[in-house]
Amino acid sequence: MSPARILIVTAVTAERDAVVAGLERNGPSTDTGTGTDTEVNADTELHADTELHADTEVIAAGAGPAAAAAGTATALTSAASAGAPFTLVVSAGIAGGFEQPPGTVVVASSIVAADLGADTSEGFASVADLGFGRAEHRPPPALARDVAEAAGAVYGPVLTVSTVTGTAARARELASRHPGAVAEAMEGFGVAEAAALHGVPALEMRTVSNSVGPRDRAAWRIPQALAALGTGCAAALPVLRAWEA
Ligand SMILES: O=C(O)c1cccc(C(=O)CC[C@H]2O[C@@H](n3cnc4c(=O)[nH]cnc43)[C@H](O)[C@@H]2O)c1
Repeated sequence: MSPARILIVTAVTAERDAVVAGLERNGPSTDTGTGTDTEVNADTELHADTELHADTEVIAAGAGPAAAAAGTATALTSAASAGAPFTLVVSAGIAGGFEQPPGTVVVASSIVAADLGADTSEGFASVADLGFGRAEHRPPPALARDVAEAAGAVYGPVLTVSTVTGTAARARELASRHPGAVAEAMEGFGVAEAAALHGVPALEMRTVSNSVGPRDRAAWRIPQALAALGTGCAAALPVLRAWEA
């Protein structure tokens, strides 16, 4: 059995560096007994002259679903063209939490485009409601659950938004439209769309830096969330590497 080749997509370099630091810190424990040591390849630029011998690559593709989709698609195409395609993609980073305190790790049971659609007099209609697209991707459930368990994560829907929620009213609206949602971030759906185009499964792992609700940037606990992100990704890596479609 050959280990999965994993592409981890973050938005910003601070997230990418936190993931790489976590994976490197926990490197020895990531050996799954296949005789292959984990090598982590941190790409500094999407088109960097990347050596694709490593089984795990971590990129910072930019903030928002469009940058995430473009960066993910580019990385997947480059790897496939080089004869070493990725077999799993993970959207990773910090997030706003619905009821989850800072530092909580969350793993998506579904990756939901929460503001892609149309406003109507009857309320929001998603692209799926409108009949011209999909509004949700579902990661392989057994894998996502195993990853959540390994990382001690809360498991539930993670929303992708293009605008960070900044009021209590908007937070209530999203929560009522997506019961059980555990977090919102800005890239997961874009990463999953690109992965789906390549026929590669996608997961999303987030760590909570702030609450979804009234904007209070001073209350964001970014160092705590970044530390949890490294630890969570390191705990997940053996499960990811052992996965076979
Ligand atoms: O200022 C910093 O040092 C810093 C370090 C790491 C990350 C950041 C970001 O601003 C990341 C933006 C990224 O975070 C996600 N995010 C976090 N909280 C929320 C939220 O409440 N709603 C939506 N997205 C959130 C998102 O994926 C952004 O791309 C800054």
